[in-house]
Amino acid sequence: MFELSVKNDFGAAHRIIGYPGKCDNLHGHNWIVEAVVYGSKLDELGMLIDFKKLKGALREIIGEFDHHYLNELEPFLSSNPSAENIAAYLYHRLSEHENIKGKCRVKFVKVWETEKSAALYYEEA
Ligand SMILES: Nc1nc2c(c(=O)[nH]1)N=C([C@H](O)[C@H](O)COP(=O)(O)OP(=O)(O)OP(=O)(O)O)CN2
Ligand SMILES: [Zn+2]
Repeated sequence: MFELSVKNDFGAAHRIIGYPGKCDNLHGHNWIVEAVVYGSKLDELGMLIDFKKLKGALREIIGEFDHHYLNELEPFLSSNPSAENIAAYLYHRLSEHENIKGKCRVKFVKVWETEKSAALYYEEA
């Protein structure tokens, strides 16, 4: 089995609505996102998936978040943009992305909200 990992980041604003403290206020983070995929079949170039394609898929999806107010975006209209919910959303979007589907599977997505705090989402294989 092979595992590949890519990282990228985005800056955005959010609120954790109902949070009993300052995180209910509008504020921002530079979120760092790591996506790990796995699979056993290499292509004729000896690659599970070209890093360029994996990075491209992640860049495309988190580009929808960059410099936005996350609470106003469709994925977070009915659930807070917590690190957990962001990680789960990115996991599902990446799993369905044309660059990835059929080539490898997403193992997990990890989202750092600060350098000290991160949430990781995965599903049973
Ligand atoms: N499990 C989670 N807990 C919290 C989340 C989250 O997404 N998942 N989010 C927040 C807020 O977004 C908050 O902005 C977190 O910021 P943070 O820098 O951690 O808060 P502090 O600056 O107060 O950190 P300290 O190091 O404790 O000063 C909150 N919780
Ligand atoms: Zn926050």
